[in-house]
Amino acid sequence: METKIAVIGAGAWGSTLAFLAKANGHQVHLWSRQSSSTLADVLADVDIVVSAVSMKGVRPVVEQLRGLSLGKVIFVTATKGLDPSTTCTPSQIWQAAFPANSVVVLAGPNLSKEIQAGLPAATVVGSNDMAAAKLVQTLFNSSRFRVYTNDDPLGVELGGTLKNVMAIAAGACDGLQLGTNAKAALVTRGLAEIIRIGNHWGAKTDTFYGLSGLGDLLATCNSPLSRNYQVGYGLAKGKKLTEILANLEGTAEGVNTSQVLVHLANQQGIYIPISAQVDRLLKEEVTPQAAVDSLMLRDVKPETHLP
Ligand SMILES: NC(=O)C1=CN([C@@H]2O[C@H](COP(=O)(O)OP(=O)(O)OC[C@H]3O[C@@H](n4cnc5c(N)ncnc54)[C@H](OP(=O)(O)O)[C@@H]3O)[C@@H](O)[C@H]2O)C=CC1
Ligand SMILES: O=C(CO)COP(=O)(O)O
Repeated sequence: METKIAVIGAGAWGSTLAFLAKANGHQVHLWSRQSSSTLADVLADVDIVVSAVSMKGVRPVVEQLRGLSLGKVIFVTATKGLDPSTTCTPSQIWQAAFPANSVVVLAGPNLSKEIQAGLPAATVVGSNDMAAAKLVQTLFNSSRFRVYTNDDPLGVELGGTLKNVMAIAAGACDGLQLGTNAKAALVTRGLAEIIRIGNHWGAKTDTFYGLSGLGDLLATCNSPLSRNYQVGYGLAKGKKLTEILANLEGTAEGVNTSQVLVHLANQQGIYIPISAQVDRLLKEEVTPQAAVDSLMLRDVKPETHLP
């Protein structure tokens, strides 16, 4: 059955999601700020609203939609970030603005260029409303894009968001040519750090071992296609952050996420040694090699995701 879908944000990810839904036979309208039609016109008659704007676009878009009567529309959020002013996740912002509507989080190891090239990928749709998650699963699932459901939307969203910080660290690790052992240690302890944060904020451990956690961590920590990885790599090669961002194709959400995360973790007493070094590196408070030394020279401890 054809479903009417609006995709907000015609960047790399919004365009890819629109392409996948269209290929499944749905009626898709892709909207961006450059579109000639208004957001109100585009959303007049749709069943599903997919938001694929970068974090800085979420609040402005939500504000534009707030006054509209959208009926029983399901919101799907694909943004991976944390709001600097409120520290909320994108789905929390959508749910607070539209408390009567279902919100579904979509996240996974989904480098858009690979998907656009027709390579197979898998993702997760997480929601407190399993019927909504199952519907969204059918809209996007295909022979090239396998979609799983999950009942822990916060865990799905935090996996995709927090791995961006680790991808910056991984890019720096490769830029410094620290080798495969170091990268494996970084990714493994990075996952422990993500689980520690996620558990503190109410997400399930299991979710982080899935596609939106470990899966996306592996993809972005190992691929030069990841913009976050490119940021870390460039810093390790001695480039300035401003120069890297000016030449970057699209958004590296980990830059903003690490700031919000460090602020929250300091307030709440969450131990985040890797993210803290990434944040210091981004602020040019530490060199890449000094960040590695700080991590290696910490007090020894048992292997657990607990502090
Ligand atoms: N690319 C990828 O492989 C994947 C990306 N993601 C996530 O999806 C999100 C978008 O990423 P991506 O598409 O790559 O980023 P891009 O930089 O390619 O696109 C960003 C999009 O956000 C929109 N936007 C930014 N600010 C505003 C605003 N104030 N109002 C309205 N729209 C705004 C831009 O609109 P405009 O064009 O008008 O500037 C553009 O459509 C990020 O959170 C990213 O982490 C998730 C999975 C995969
Ligand atoms: O989230 C992504 C893949 O799942 C895209 O990663 P980057 O934003 O680092 O390019």
